[in-house]
Amino acid sequence: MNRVVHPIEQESYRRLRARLDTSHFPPLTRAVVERVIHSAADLEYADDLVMDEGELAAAHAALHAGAPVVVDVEMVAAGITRRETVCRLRDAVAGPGLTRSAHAIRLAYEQVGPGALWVIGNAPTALEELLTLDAAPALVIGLPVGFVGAVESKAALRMSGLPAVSNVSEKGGSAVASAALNALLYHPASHSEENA
Ligand SMILES: C/C1=C2N=C(/C=C3N=C(/C(C)=C4\N[C@@](C)([C@@H]5N=C1[C@](C)(CCC(=O)O)[C@H]5CC(=O)O)[C@@](C)(CC(=O)O)[C@@H]4CCC(=O)O)[C@@](C)(CC(=O)O)[C@@H]\3CCC(=O)O)C(C)(C)[C@@H]/2CCC(=O)O
Repeated sequence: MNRVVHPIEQESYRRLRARLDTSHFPPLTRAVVERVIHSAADLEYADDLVMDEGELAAAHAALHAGAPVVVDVEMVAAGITRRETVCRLRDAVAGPGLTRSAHAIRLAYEQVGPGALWVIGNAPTALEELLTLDAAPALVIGLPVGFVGAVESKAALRMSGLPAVSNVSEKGGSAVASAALNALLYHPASHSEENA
């Protein structure tokens, strides 16, 4: 995607790279790590994020071939400005042992089926629900935040063997999850080293 980069964003990347050497990361990993750090102004993500370059390459191809993008909450959707997303939270209802976020994931899977990219930035229960489905995702960006369930749900994602971007700590959130997806959206299909 050809994108005009705002001067403030250019300056943000310049300062980020002055404080942190990211040149050892492979191209798509570097793009994701840098955009997450850029969105959160938090350099600790460099040692916290977990992903695999081969999985990112396959997901990048699927994304640019038009695979659907599903998000857990509207806040994540709001951060993804250059691609339509599916969010079923407004149609979802909480029930006994079921959050609205988890129900929204079930509804989204009924809508899109297998092969989608899933972006979970808020609700640990949404990520847990996704792991119970046979969703065959192109990628799960699992970066829910919080003290209750976030760490555990992200560990379960890593254990699942699904292609994933996650992190080890309690950190995360809608903005960083959107940023991780945006990194793949903005990165050129040719996998050039230029990513800011
Ligand atoms: C337990 C929940 C947590 N929410 C967090 C942080 C934020 N949530 C915001 C907002 C506006 C929303 N959160 C809901 C997803 C709501 N949050 C929950 C649930 C109660 C359960 C989710 C779970 O445990 O997996 C969840 C309600 C549900 O039934 O699913 C939201 C749907 C609530 C609502 O408005 O009905 C709503 C999402 C709106 C949308 O974007 O579509 C916050 C902005 C704070 C706020 O509530 O005002 C904030 C945003 C953080 C972010 O970056 O995304 C936590 C901290 C993640 C917390 C999970 C665990 C914990 O440690 O407490």
